[in-house]
Amino acid sequence: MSAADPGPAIEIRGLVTRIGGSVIHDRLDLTVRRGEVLGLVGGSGSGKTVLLRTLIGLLRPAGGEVRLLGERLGPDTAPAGLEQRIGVLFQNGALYSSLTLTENVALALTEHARLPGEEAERLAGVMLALTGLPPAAGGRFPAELSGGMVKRAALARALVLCPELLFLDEPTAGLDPIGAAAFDRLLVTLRDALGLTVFLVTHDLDTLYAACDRVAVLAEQRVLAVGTLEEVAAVDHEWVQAYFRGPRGRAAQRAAQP
Ligand SMILES: Nc1ncnc2c1ncn2[C@@H]1O[C@H](COP(=O)(O)OP(=O)(O)OP(=O)(O)O)[C@@H](O)[C@H]1O
Repeated sequence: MSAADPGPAIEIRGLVTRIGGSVIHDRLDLTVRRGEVLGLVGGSGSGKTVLLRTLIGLLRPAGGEVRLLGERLGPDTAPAGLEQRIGVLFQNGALYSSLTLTENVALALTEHARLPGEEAERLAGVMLALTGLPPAAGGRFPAELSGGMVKRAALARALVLCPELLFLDEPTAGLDPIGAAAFDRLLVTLRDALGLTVFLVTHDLDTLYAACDRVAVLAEQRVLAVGTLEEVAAVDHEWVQAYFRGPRGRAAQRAAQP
């Protein structure tokens, strides 16, 4: 790595994770390049969410090495300041139900950036607009909004501290196909505008085609394949072939063709 090259956004070498007595990942390697959208796919229970939770520091690895933005994750705590350089969108949005959307987004600013309330709310409004929400949505509570709007607000909160690296767990789960497609487009627009690196866990083949630069397949406790969609779809493995060459995979491929 030269002085001008900041290195990969995520570098995982020999990662071992265990939950209870079970090994979930065994000597897993993966590199996520700066500025790319990498989609992680794999069968149910293959360990996608456990990997994401390990990367954001919620689970402690049993072995191996993880570097985020060049910083080595320690056994106990994330390096100082790292948590403000990453944003996370959890599957259900994880917004506070007793706060309005604006208050939810502003909270990240008052807590982490120590902005005064009024300024934080102004900036929160800008971020909610950037994710495509109408001005009136800011004063509403999560329960008053559609799933798609809640996702957008959660994305606004994940982005409000201007992270370099964004983690998304099943961002389009629960959205109707039109809402999901709009969310995929939003993701690409924001990545281009903000220069983000995005690591997303998904089952959604349309998201892979519409939003991801590369795809990694998790199977047999490791990353079995990583590359462009075409490269990965050509891998001779039962799950890969069933996923990409099954009826849904073929439909997503057709839909993505110009
Ligand atoms: N808190 C937990 N306690 C016990 N086992 C767990 C826990 N969390 C995950 N596991 C186990 O770890 C394995 C991987 O789970 P994980 O949630 O990462 O799978 P996944 O690939 O995200 O699945 P899905 O696509 O269904 O969401 C599974 O066997 C799961 O049962």
